[in-house]
Amino acid sequence: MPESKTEPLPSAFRPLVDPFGRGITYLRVSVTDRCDFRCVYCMSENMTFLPKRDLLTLEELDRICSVFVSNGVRKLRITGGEPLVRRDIMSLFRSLSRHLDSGALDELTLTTNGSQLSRYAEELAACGVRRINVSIDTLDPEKFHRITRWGDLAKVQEGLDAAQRAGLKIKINTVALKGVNEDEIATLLTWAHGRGMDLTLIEVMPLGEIDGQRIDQFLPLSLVRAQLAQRFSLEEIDERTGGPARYVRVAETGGKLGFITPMTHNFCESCNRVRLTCTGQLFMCLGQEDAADLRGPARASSDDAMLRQAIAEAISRKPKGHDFVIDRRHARPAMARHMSLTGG
Ligand SMILES: Nc1nc2c(ncn2[C@@H]2O[C@H](COP(=O)(O)OP(=O)(O)OP(=O)(O)O)[C@@H](O)[C@H]2O)c(=O)[nH]1
Ligand SMILES: C[S@@+](CC[C@H](N)C(=O)[O-])C[C@H]1O[C@@H](n2cnc3c(N)ncnc32)[C@H](O)[C@@H]1O
Ligand code: SF4
Ligand code: SF4
Repeated sequence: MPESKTEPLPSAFRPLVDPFGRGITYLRVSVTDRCDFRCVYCMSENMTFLPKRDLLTLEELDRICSVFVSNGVRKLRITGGEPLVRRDIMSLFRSLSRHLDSGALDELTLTTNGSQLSRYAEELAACGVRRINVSIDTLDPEKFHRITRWGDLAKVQEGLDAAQRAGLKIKINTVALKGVNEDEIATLLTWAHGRGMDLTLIEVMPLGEIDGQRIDQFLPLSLVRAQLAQRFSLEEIDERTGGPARYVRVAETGGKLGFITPMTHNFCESCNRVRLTCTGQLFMCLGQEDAADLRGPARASSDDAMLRQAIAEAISRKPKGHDFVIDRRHARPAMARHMSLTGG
């Protein structure tokens, strides 16, 4: 991919601040809606994917990200779908790494299912990626296959080994699922911390089709925390990564444990992020339908002015928070959109 001409331009710098005074400094970018897994809480079994012609090119993704960086975004997270299944994705990392070199960006990072990590770990590290999030909900290979439908735990474990050899710091993301992995959380904790990885637990959100099973699987993290507190000493710490998790230090293991509680204790008041989809839609909130089209302005002119204007207008209508509900009286999701499209 040829290097984009878009560089942070101090003269065009306009920090992005939403109507509630929240500075937008974190852009999550879904580079593809495709994935080599079909996790039960994220995708349906028979997903249809967007035609490739609808996707932003890697050059367009780079350009839009760079305009955000020039307007004060300090953290870029590449996600999906599975970001590492997008063809030539490393060229996007290589190109975006120039913003780390210039000091305009604090962090370029990735959320991945880990299936392709053994192939890409070294290159990611060479592009300035320091810390990655890898999603694993169980250490039982058979259960792993049941949750992900298509995944192979051994391949993900190889990916973790490769990432650690490459010097990448890893945080494991685990969606807490009642009756599925709730009995395994303590094991996941000691395993992750034993390998020098942090662990973050996530409450399942009602995105995509929702059925009785999803409702049955919702597990409030307050319960998980109370159970863990019977076995471990959880010490409050004030550490933040710019993401939504609240962290504790586990005295027995020395590792960090994060809780992401969008359903029971939302963190919207400190929201600092927006999400770009692979088709150039900018979602101002994970839990709302409103989106602004950035592909049109990007394609209409090679000058960034229209794009900047569209971004500023979009941020000016960022909502206060999400409308998620998860109970039997709301059998339909707040959001028919799948998580994999918006970029979890
Ligand atoms: N409701 C809501 N959930 C979010 C938001 N951001 C992240 N999450 C949830 O948290 C999960 C983990 O996010 P990650 O991709 O690991 O990113 P992060 O938590 O920002 O990462 P760190 O930089 O490590 O803090 C996502 O998959 C979502 O389920 C958000 O803005 N709103
Ligand atoms: C959509 S995935 C994209 C990146 C990559 N494929 C992965 O699995 O890490 C990002 C994160 O979203 C989480 N996720 C997906 N669907 C969710 C849901 N309905 N509720 C809560 N988290 C969800 C996944 O567990 C994963 O940690
Ligand atoms: S959670 Fe990630 S790995 Fe699982 S189906 Fe969604 S995008 Fe794919
Ligand atoms: S739900 Fe919306 S407002 Fe709340 S933290 Fe997530 S993106 Fe921000």
